Amino acid sequence: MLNVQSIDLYYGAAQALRGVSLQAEPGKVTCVLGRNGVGKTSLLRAIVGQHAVRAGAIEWEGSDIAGLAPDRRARRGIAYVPQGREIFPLLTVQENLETAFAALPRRERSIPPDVFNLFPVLADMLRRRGGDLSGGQQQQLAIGRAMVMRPRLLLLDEPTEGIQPSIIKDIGRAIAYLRDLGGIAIVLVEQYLDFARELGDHFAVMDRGSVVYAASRADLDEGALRRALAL
Ligand SMILES: Nc1ncnc2c1ncn2[C@@H]1O[C@H](COP(=O)(O)OP(=O)(O)OP(=O)(O)O)[C@@H](O)[C@H]1O
Repeated sequence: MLNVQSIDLYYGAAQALRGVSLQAEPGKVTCVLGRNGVGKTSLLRAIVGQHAVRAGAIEWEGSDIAGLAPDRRARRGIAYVPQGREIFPLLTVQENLETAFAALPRRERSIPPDVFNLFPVLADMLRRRGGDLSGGQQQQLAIGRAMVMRPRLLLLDEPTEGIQPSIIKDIGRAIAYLRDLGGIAIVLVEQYLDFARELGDHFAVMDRGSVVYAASRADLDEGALRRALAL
């Protein structure tokens, strides 16, 4: 269980997160919605440890990880698929996947077969350079690389951004598969509302650094959600 409690994050004097709280539980997808620049990426960066929080707590599996370095968080099963994918362009697909080994004990350093079951194109392109893949293929590679870590918390930042519809479907299927495994808590940052609505169990809408609307699927008020997004 992830329990982000009332975190504040600053870039210099500019406050990007204001008392943000968010939960994510295994087997469920928590969607974070909101326009550009409202703090969604900052929230993920705080959870993975790429930027320190100035106040609040980030509890993961019962302990506060807010003071841990990013590599220590990765070793605790937290994987991040960043916006823009951050594939290594000069490394092959296989080498890109293997970069995730750094977070694993030696005996667990293998690529799980479900990476290739979900994204067969990666198996066909193992020796190609990451930079030669299309945007959609790179997104699949970024998700595959996160899966190599056998995460228990998976954070995805706008995985549909700039991706063609057929690959968006594959990515949606992959997220649903990972959710249904039951052991992974997923946080999905998304601008594409229909995609989020299909996958989400919980929803949080952000505006100017704060969560302005939160609901579970069962008590989601579509009108309130859309109003919050239009703020
Ligand atoms: N490295 C940084 N230095 C200074 N300000 C930053 C930095 N990164 C983000 N910001 C600012 O913090 C605010 C939140 O940005 P953030 O990227 O978290 O938003 P976002 O909701 O993820 O938007 P997008 O979808 O465009 O990435 C914005 O005002 C942004 O300009």
